[in-house]
Amino acid sequence: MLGHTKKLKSDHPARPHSRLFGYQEIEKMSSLPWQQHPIQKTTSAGQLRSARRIIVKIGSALLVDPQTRKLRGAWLDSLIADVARFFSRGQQVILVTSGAVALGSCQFDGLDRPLRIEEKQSAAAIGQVRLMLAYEQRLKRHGFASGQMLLTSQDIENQNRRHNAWSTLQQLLKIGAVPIINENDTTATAEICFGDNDRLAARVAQMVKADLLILLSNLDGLFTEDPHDNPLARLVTEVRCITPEIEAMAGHSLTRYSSGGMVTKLMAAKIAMGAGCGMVIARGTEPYPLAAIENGSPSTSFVPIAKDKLFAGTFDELWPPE
Ligand SMILES: Nc1ncnc2c1ncn2[C@@H]1O[C@H](COP(=O)(O)OP(=O)(O)O)[C@@H](O)[C@H]1O
Ligand SMILES: N[C@@H](CCC(=O)OP(=O)(O)O)C(=O)O
Repeated sequence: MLGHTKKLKSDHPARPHSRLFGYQEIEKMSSLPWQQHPIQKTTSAGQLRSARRIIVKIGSALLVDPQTRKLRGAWLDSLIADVARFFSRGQQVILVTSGAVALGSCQFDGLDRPLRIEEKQSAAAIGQVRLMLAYEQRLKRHGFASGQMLLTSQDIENQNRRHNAWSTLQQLLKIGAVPIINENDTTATAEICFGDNDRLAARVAQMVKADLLILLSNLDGLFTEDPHDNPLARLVTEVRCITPEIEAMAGHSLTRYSSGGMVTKLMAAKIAMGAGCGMVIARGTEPYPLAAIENGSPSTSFVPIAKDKLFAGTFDELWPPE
């Protein structure tokens, strides 16, 4: 998030430090009260295979090598090959990508201090061009055009702007162009920005009534605590409800250009699940990250609220217009 001060791990009030949760305990705390046991386990692979419309969010750490700050081109080749394969079998994919600030920040090399807000904004402006060029070149090889959409939270909250964004998205998909979304970092100030693309991606998923939101990150999914702090932390494979116990597992990001960590990923899960959209957090560091999910690599699967139990009466009920 631009201009956002990250919370340090020690700031987190309810973080378990030594306690580890077994599968059954996690199952109990993450289940909805009305569900009957035994529950059929939801897998990320199953969610991915059955989804018709998928949002894939790509974090900065995956796209940009933290040492060289260059784009990880070969990795992006493989991601786009996965995306093209999904389209060819009738699944629609919308990309939400971070990486603009990370790619543009080398323009400020030599500064021995963190970038100021206006410097980050110009880094984003420079980096966004590089980011889109990288996607455009690769999608073209598979016969796809790409359409850039830079959105702010206001574009999603305001009904007219949301309508325009939705129409653009629909039209792009109709003509075979892959929508590529990022937050408009040059205009989104601290007060009005999402600041993290996890929530932006969830709001987009809600807006387009996506079936699945995939957050590709640098770890296998949600662990009982941040594995960087405790290597014994265990992966939570399925979440049916974001309970306080689940929330207490999440910590913030430790990497330089990423924002939010697991905290904003759980916020995204709440938005997505509440909108009837499943969510998966999976490691995206290896080549062909979407194929890996399909092939059953470790991940966390978030089970959406059944469509017939969705809360009615908000604007979301009306969106997208049929
Ligand atoms: N309970 C947890 N399980 C897994 N990761 C966690 C947890 N709590 C905090 N994290 C941190 O979240 C990071 C992933 O989020 P982030 O750095 O924002 O990546 P991205 O760029 O993919 O959004 C992990 O590298 C990890 O340090
Ligand atoms: N909009 C910013 C990304 C902010 C963000 O959410 O980053 P990340 O935590 O890596 O997904 C950019 O393009 O650099």
